[in-house]
Amino acid sequence: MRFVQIVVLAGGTGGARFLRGVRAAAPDAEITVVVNTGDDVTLHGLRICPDLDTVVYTLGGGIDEERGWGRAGESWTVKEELAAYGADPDWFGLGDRDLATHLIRTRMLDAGYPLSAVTAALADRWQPGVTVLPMSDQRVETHVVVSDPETDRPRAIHFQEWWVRHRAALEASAFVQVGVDAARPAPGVAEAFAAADAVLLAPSNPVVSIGTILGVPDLREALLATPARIAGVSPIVGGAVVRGMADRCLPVLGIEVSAEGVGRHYGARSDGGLLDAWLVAPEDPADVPGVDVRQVPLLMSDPEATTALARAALDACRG
Ligand SMILES: O=c1nc2n(C[C@H](O)[C@H](O)[C@H](O)CO)c3cc(O)ccc3cc-2c(=O)[nH]1
Repeated sequence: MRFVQIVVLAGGTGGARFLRGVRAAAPDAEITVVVNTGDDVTLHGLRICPDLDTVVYTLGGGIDEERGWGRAGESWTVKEELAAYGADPDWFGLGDRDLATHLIRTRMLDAGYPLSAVTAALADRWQPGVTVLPMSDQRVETHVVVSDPETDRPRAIHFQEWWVRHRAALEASAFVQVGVDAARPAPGVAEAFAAADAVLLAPSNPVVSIGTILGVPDLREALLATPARIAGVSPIVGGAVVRGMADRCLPVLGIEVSAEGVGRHYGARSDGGLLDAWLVAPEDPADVPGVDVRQVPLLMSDPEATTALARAALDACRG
């Protein structure tokens, strides 16, 4: 069976790299990616959508491969000039090339275009080879409840401040998706699930990436109504996160930092959960009741390994 319509749920770097594999594994398929926008933030008056940009830059060949975010061949003149003015925040780096993306996005949003239309316009330059949809056109921002070191009282800070400024080192007690109650799936999201013959959960952060997407009202229901099988890829390999800081997020929701823990958190579709199949690394045997657990190499160490992983995930959607 050849897949015609594939939908992938993804966050930033890990999701974007996985998508390269999906594109290579199914070159003739129509691939739609539903991207987390809970990391989005407004800084220096500009709307920044890190995960959308990471997906588009990665698939369009513009990403800085080493950092996994922002543009290759970047320069930092504006950042240095902002620092010379003492402009806050000084902990978030916007490169000169990257700034053009945020300027265009902000101008289009201010002119009244929805984020989905802005994203399509930006993607037009990069030709990522997949349809890139934000999870929602409504603004949703993840905030993290931490204990204020000065007052010892709980305080919510923007996810980016927690992640980038504090490197997720401040103990978190909760994640709050500000605005999510008023959000709806972006145009095309429910339609993509309905038309899909394979749905994949990328090895992205289960809490602040995949979890945030699934928190959009009606989105989870639309996903579960898909006629396709749903296969997830564990972001945990050898009992540890491959990239990022999911190990700082999972315990906040009481999820064990293991392939089994994340698989059980997503749960079996036959039992009201999400998964028909769950891909774990050979070194991470996992018992997830009601789910077809498959052990395959998960490290996306080169294009061949990444394509093989995507192929295994698609195979798992064949049943
Ligand atoms: O660690 C950092 N991550 C930066 N990121 C990455 C990003 O904020 C996070 O890694 C994700 O939101 C988590 O997925 C950026 C992403 C962009 O699209 C644009 C600018 C930045 C800037 C930084 C930064 O200064 N430091």
